[in-house]
Amino acid sequence: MDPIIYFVVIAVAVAAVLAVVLRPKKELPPAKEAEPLPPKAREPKPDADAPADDAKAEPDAPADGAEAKPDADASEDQAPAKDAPEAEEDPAKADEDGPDEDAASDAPAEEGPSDDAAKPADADADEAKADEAGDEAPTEEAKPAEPEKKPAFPRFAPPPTFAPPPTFKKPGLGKLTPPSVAKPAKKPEPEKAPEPEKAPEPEKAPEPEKAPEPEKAPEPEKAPEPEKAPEPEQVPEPEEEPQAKSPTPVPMPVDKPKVPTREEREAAALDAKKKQRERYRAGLAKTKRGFIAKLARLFKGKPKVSDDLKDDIEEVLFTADIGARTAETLLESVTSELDKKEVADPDAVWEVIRRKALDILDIDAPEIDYTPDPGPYVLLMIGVNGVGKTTTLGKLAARHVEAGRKTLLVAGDTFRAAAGEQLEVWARRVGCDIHLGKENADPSSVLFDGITRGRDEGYDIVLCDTAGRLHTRKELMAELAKMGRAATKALSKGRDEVEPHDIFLVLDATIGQNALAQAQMFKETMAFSGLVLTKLDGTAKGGVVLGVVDELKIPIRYIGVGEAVDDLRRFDPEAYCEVLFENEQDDEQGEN
Ligand SMILES: Nc1nc2c(ncn2[C@@H]2O[C@H](COP(=O)(O)OP(=O)(O)OP(=O)(O)O)[C@@H](O)[C@H]2O)c(=O)[nH]1
Repeated sequence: MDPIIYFVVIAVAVAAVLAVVLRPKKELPPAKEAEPLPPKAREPKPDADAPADDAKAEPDAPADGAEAKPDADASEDQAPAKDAPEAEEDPAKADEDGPDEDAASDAPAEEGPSDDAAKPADADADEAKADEAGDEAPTEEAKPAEPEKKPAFPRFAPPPTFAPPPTFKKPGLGKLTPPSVAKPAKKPEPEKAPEPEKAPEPEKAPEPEKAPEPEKAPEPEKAPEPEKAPEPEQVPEPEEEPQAKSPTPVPMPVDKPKVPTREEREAAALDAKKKQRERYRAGLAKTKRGFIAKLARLFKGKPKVSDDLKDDIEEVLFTADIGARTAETLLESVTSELDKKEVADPDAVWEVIRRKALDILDIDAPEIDYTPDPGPYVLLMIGVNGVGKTTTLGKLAARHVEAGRKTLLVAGDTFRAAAGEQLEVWARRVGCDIHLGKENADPSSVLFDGITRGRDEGYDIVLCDTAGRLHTRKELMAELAKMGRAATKALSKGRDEVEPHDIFLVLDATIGQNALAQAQMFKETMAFSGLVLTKLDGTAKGGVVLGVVDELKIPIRYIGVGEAVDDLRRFDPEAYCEVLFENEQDDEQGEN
């Protein structure tokens, strides 16, 4: 062959080969023309109806990019829009992403272009950004190449970040079920980043403002209950303490009296003396209106004492309740005074009588020792019925208790049923103990037991009551003697003989001269150590005091001037005489 022809043939052959080789590439364009397929792809996605419409509304979105999709809802709408362009891409995704997407991509896979066309797109996709892929999907025609890149992103996007489709379930994405939809939807998730814009929710922070609830803390403030502690704070008591402390200076006043010792003592003594005089004056008021008043009238207004006056004085004294002997003693004193001066001064005579009376009463009587050794101090109260023995014991008990002495009353009057109860009332009133014997028990045994108890229980004072009895009844006086022995026996048990420390004979002043008779009879049976003149407040026969003391030479320890607990007074001869012979005697009619 001609070489030229040979080369021509070869050239033709080469050209033919090239033509063959190049032919497929030139056919690709027509494949794109098959793009009308996408609409079919939409058909298989009936549920995406709404989305399809939305996709049409989003045409502008691609230009704006991912940022153009703010809301989650928008992302949902975008999903369907992407479906259209992705119809061609889905096939590739189906291969890589898995079966779930097959359902949605079946149509496009079969009708779509060849895998080759998709692959190059994947290669580009590797360099592309997931966000851009999602956003660019809708504008396929304007940017044909881009739609190929988009399919690439969905590959990467899905696995890591978009897995949580649940986020889309809310809006009804369930309807968008198609996997492809899920993919684009995932992209919006990153857009969910705007969620932080939901920051407005943080505005709900106001709820934290509800923090005021913590203000409920005030409830803890209710802790004020613990504030009940305030009660301790009411310790205003402690506040009072400071005040109480102020009284501590109380010792000050105690010291003060010590400072002005003499003056204040003298003042106090005068005050006490004044009060005592008032007591005596009240108690002897009736007596003063008796024989004393008569004597006063004899001397009042008389320039000198005449013989007739001497006769009048004698008459008054002997008719008084002072007793004949005592009346004689007083009259002798007055007469001797008048005889010395011959010219008597009535006031002087009156002073002679007063001084002599004081001499009679002021006998030697030692102070009573209430803390004898051996103790306790034991007192027996004796006398006729109703003179005031029980009452006087109660008054005495009150004085001892007030003095801080442990006092025991012994109900030795077992004869009168109410006597024990009466003494019990006094015990409760003054706050001391009482020893009661059995009813109708031997009074001597009751005294023995009572005194023994007083010794055993360490009492300071044991005051024994006895039944009243007529001084004319020998058996009763014998019983009284027996009681005295029982008391001595109880006090002496286990040690040297000790007699009762005191036995007081109680005399009712209202009986006048008979009181003296009683005292003389009792003295024959029992050696009493002291006298108590009761009811002086109710009689004008107070002069009996002079007669009793002058006859018996026994001191009067107490006088009763009333029924109250403090109406028992220590007998003070000077006070008695001072009040009885006061010059300011009125001329009232006296009583005998
Ligand atoms: N006005 C006045 N009444 C007194 C005084 N002392 C006692 N009385 C009253 O005299 C009455 C008799 O007193 P009592 O203490 O029961 O006499 P009593 O000696 O214990 O009597 P008997 O147990 O029966 O022996 C009571 O009503 C006493 O209130 C006094 O000093 N003045």
